Amino acid sequence: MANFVFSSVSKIFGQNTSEYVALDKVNFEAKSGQLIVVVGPSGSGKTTFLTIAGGLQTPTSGRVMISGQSITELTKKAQAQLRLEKIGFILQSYNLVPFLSVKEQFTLIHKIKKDNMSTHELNQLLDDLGILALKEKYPSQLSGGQKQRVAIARALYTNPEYILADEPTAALDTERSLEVMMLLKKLAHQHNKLIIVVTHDLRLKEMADKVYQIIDGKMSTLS
Ligand SMILES: Nc1ncnc2c1ncn2[C@@H]1O[C@H](COP(=O)(O)OP(=O)(O)OP(=O)(O)O)[C@@H](O)[C@H]1O
Repeated sequence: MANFVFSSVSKIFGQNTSEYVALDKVNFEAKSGQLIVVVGPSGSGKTTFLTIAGGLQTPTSGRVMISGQSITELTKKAQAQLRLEKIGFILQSYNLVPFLSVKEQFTLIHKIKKDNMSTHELNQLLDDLGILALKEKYPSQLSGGQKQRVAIARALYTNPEYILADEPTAALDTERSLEVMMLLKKLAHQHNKLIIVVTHDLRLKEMADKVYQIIDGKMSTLS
């Protein structure tokens, strides 16, 4: 059974003459154990797709099912609970809390949700991402690539079933990008996660189990 199902999902911004169709009757299905890459040029609708998939935005029409639940029919509170329990987001803005050290970014999550990685597992992950030595640093002391890797670690820390990543390698060099994609692929295959990466970087296609393309809000299968 598919874990993520989009049925004819559209998102229209604006009204009347200034209407903009950011997603146009998108149909999409994905199940756990896969690394999905969605490619498309700037402005094609990738972030809109990802944020609707995670219930951060509501579609104008159509239905989004996650784990058999129609998220559009859930209350805001139930949506937030579903996100907290099941979804890890890696967003372009990183969303790190500026006045907390790297270590404290994780402590904060632990206050909200238990059942996360152990300290040993977290240290291993930070080491794999090459940021273990940065645990006491604050976001303003980190480079873009380091912040991006902290954001990746934070998304994985809660052991979510689903990981939704918006340009997760944008601030990384080629070698690091490859390492991050390998890590995501390993998580999908060995830990049965569903990972959806949206990107304009066509090189990431090679790492995917399945590739989709979005152009002008229309989604199609590439491979
Ligand atoms: N809140 C909004 N109000 C109006 N238009 C929006 C809004 N959000 C997105 N759009 C428009 O919808 C289209 C798709 O945007 P989206 O951010 O999904 O594209 P994208 O493929 O992620 O682009 P990028 O790669 O540059 O991040 C764009 O033309 C954008 O201007």
